[in-house]
Amino acid sequence: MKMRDSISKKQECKLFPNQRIIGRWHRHPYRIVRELGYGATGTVYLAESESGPVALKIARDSMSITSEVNVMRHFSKVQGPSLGPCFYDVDDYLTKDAVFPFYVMEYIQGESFLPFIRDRGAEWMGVLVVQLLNELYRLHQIGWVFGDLKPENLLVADSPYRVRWLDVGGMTRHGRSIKEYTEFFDRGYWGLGSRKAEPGYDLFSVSMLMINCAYPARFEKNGTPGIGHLMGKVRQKQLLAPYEAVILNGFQGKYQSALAMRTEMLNIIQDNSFNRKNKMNRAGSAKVATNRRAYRKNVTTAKEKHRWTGVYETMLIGTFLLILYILYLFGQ
Ligand SMILES: Nc1ncnc2c1ncn2[C@@H]1O[C@H](COP(=O)(O)OP(=O)(O)OP(=O)(O)O)[C@@H](O)[C@H]1O
Repeated sequence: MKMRDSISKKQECKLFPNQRIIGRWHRHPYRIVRELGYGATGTVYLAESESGPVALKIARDSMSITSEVNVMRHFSKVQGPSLGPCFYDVDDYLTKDAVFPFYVMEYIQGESFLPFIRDRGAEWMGVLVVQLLNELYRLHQIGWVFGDLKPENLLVADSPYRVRWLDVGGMTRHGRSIKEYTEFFDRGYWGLGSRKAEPGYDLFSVSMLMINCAYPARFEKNGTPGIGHLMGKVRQKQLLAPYEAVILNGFQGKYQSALAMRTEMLNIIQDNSFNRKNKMNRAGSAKVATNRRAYRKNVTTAKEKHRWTGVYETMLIGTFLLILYILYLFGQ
């Protein structure tokens, strides 16, 4: 089992832009474009293959990526289109002094999860979590648990916006001990459950994922683990207010499945947008009423003005006629 909060890793095989590497066994050539990131097991590069861009992960030792390769192969066979990257190739890269195993997968072009929500608006959190729960449900149905669910392992791909997951290293079969986890998202760390792989483990992490959207810098346990501390944090953030009940149920393992959590999230999103629409309609009606009042006032003022103008005109004509009459009398 690996705990994933603090990764300090010496890069054992550094590849450079434009470097060409050829697999020792399958002889597929790849041209390195740039580094995408690195984790505990290896470094991931964007590379150009014979059939387009790919993500190439090169490892320190074969053991570390064997399990990732096995999981990716498994999902390529059983799952059809999934949130994870498709698996393409596994091979060794031979240098003068060493052999580095690597594997090649679909390059997922997208934005990081937290910055996406920060830049596009809070309502995206609900939408992306609903998508994620849908895919988690499919994963759980075939007997697997994601395990190391966190924003770093998610990307939001473009047109249409769709959440995808990256790191399959934490995927664990139901009933086993979670393979990899990150403290903040781990119910064991918060004293709220075991590290046994079951759907509830991932759903707890989904609740923490929402909290992470409101607390991008995360926070620590503060000595007293427990639901009170976490829910206190939830109540301090406006972003989380509509989802408070769902987050709590996720913590307490109340959902039978990811689908049940998804349904509740969807209801909240729909209610929220309905309320927002109503509010907008109410604001619209208030505006219409204000306009009507202003219109009436204008009409009344105009009428008053008109009346006074009439009186003034009558008096003027009357005076004029009177002067004419006096002149006539003088003439006589
Ligand atoms: N298929 C992919 N498409 C696009 N980017 C990717 C892909 N796979 C990984 N990345 C990028 O590379 C980074 C590192 O990936 P990696 O899987 O090594 O991360 P990790 O989960 O921290 O690693 P590890 O499992 O080795 O500890 C990711 O955070 C992501 O930005």
